[in-house]
Amino acid sequence: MAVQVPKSGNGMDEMVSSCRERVSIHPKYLISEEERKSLHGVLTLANVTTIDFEELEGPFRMQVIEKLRQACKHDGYFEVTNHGVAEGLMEQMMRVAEEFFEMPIEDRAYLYSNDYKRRTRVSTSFNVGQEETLHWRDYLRHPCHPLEDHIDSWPTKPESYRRITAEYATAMRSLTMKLLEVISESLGLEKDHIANALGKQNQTLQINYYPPCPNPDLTLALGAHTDPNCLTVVQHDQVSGLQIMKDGSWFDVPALHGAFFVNIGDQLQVISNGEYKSLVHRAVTNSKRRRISIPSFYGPSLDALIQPAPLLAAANSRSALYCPFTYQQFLDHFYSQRLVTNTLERFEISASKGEE
Ligand SMILES: O=C(O)CCC(=O)C(=O)O
Ligand SMILES: [Fe+2]
Repeated sequence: MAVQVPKSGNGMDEMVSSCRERVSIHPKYLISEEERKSLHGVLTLANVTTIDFEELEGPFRMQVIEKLRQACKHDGYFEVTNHGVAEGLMEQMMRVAEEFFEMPIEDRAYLYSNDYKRRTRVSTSFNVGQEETLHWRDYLRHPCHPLEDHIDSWPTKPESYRRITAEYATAMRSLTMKLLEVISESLGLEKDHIANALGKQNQTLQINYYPPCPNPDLTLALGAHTDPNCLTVVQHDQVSGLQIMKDGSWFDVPALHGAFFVNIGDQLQVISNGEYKSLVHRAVTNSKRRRISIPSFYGPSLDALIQPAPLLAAANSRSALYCPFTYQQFLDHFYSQRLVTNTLERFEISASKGEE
């Protein structure tokens, strides 16, 4: 029986997708006692707020925006249906994502890098250099906008990858821009406030690939974290594995069909001056089926100066909770550590400072 041994090399040995047969895992994947306990007694979410995009065009627009506001304020996530991204395109994207991780490892290892500044890369876990415990995940990520600036850096195989992903990324960008508009409106801001606050903006597509794991009780597919970007719009396959933290407990998110799961990231928490909360979430492994998720991360360009919307930080009772920072400063901090849930603390204005 092969043993999965993480080494530092060209990725051929490090990636969890490199072993096709069931393997016993290296101790570097074993989570703490406390995390093991947290895998038990997980509840299933009874209902996830669904935002029907078509309804936003109709007579109930204001009610839908209010529903969205409640979900962003109290949950940090919602589902979106009738979103305008063709189901056939979603399926094609999922299929090519699977093909990418199931083709011979040599065909993707050339993209392997643990350097977060390399924007198109394949990697494993989260931030291999900084982590004591590794996550049972491989991933591909690359920027998508503007397409012509980035498409040449994307994988060359499978042969249909660039064509399908270009179409998918374009559709995801248009959905996300609409989402940012209604989220701005739900905060009482100008429609284009959030999009403008992100400077030249960044759209990154990621494919997470979680092979079956022989020890699901001892490992995590991806540890608890909040997303560093502004808004994440995820396509899931039919294998569940995403869990969210709500009122101090972990909940399974049921697999969705045809809908996208949307969650708030750290930058939206800042722009909304804490009104909307970045979602704490994680992914768990299973021993039977590989799982794939495809998040589209939407966030600021590196030079964008992020700060609470002046309108939301104006009232005395709600002065600015965060000091201004560039997204580059934020990301340098985010990647200087293992995956955590409190990256934003570094940028908080403490209660006493706020009163000065
Ligand atoms: O696989 C999932 O459902 C979660 C992925 C995730 O949280 C991430 O890539 O940031
Ligand atoms: Fe995430």
